[in-house]
Amino acid sequence: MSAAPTSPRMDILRFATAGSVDDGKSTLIGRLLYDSKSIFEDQLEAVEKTSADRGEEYTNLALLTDGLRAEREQGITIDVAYRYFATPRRKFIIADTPGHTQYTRNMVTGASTADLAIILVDARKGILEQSRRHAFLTTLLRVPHLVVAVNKMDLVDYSKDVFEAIKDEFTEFASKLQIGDLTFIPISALNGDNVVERSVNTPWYDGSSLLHHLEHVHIASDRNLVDVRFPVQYVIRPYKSTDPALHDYRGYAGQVAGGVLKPGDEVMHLPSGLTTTITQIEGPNGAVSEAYAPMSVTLRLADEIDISRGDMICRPNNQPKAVQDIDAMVCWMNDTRTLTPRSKLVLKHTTRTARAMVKDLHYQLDVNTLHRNEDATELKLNEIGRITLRVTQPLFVDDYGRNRLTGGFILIDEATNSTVAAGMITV
Ligand SMILES: Nc1nc2c(ncn2[C@@H]2O[C@H](COP(=O)(O)OP(=O)(O)OP(=O)(O)O)[C@@H](O)[C@H]2O)c(=O)[nH]1
Repeated sequence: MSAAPTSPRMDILRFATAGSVDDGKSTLIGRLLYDSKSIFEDQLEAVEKTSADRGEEYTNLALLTDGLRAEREQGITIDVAYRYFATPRRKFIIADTPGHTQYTRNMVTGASTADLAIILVDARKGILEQSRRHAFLTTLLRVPHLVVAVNKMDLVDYSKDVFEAIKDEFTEFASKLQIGDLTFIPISALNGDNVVERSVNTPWYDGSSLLHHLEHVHIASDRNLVDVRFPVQYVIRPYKSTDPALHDYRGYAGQVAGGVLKPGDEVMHLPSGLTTTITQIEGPNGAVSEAYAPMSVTLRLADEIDISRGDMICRPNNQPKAVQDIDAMVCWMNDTRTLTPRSKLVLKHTTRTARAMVKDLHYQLDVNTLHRNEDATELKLNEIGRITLRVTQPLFVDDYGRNRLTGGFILIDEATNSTVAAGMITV
């Protein structure tokens, strides 16, 4: 199956940036927006003026990012700001996760849907504990592509040796993790070296610029096109319509979470186990000949089956696991309560919501040393651990490593309605 270029996501790359405080994330994002001409004249003028007022020699591009960030953060509790820019080749969505506070929670939020993560390393400081933590979280969240951008190369005289030493140290650490695709790029976000154009200051570097890499990294095959998974979001039944043509209409709307669906395919409904055939697939602009993740479509089926929100449509010979005891790695994201055995929570998995109870906390994982603390009795804010949950009704799941959509979930505190954890299922 070759993915058609008409996919709504085919030309979109989602990426997350991670780095310690002052590694240069804001400057880098500003530079990408500026050099790809994605900022508006008035914003640029404001930034130029503020830089001049502050007596800064250069136009401080970080002001651009920080300004946007401040705007976004007003009145909202999520700390991840999303930014958009485009080049003729691709559209980009950046999840900008501030490095200073709540790093783990923010990074989990930002990276969970990312195709690629950029870890910024200050060339003068080399690999820090934070860099290792970011790399570990990237692999835990199965971000398929990782770029280590060694920034501030201008402050180390564009030294090849400095770059190579950082590359070697990181590669050694990375060998303990499962990183699919790892790229190192020496940059200066401030001066723009190797950000959009290859730099004359690094003649020893024969790779591509960061933007070129972002534009060309191959993401189409990262998606699961094998296991058909269609969690039903809405049942469309305009039975009250006076239009006789619509009287018998029944459609199942949702977002494809895996595989490829085509009219004529035999499909199975879960939990009933009944099989039927797809008669038509409707996209936003009418009938389509196939659908794959992450397209939002409406399926029409040959037989009348009792299907509701939260149900799953798959292929008869390739089904997700139906489980009520769920083993998962979770990242706890709440500062007012902790996760403890017997905690009662609401679990949201694809379009299904169920009540859940923590049966077991097996261990808490130290993200810096990868040490497992089996004596842990709770998970606090930003802590990661392996747990078993018991849910009140079966969920149709896949291993997170096989499908991030059907393998991921969130936990919600019923009293406050806030998201308290993100989880990755192991089956
Ligand atoms: N010399 C030099 N300075 C840089 C470079 N990139 C960033 N800086 C400087 O490093 C400082 C921190 O940069 P920021 O972009 O604000 O850092 P940040 O990582 O976004 O920091 P937070 O937003 O606080 O997380 C600023 O003074 C930048 O001008 C670079 O490539 N070379």
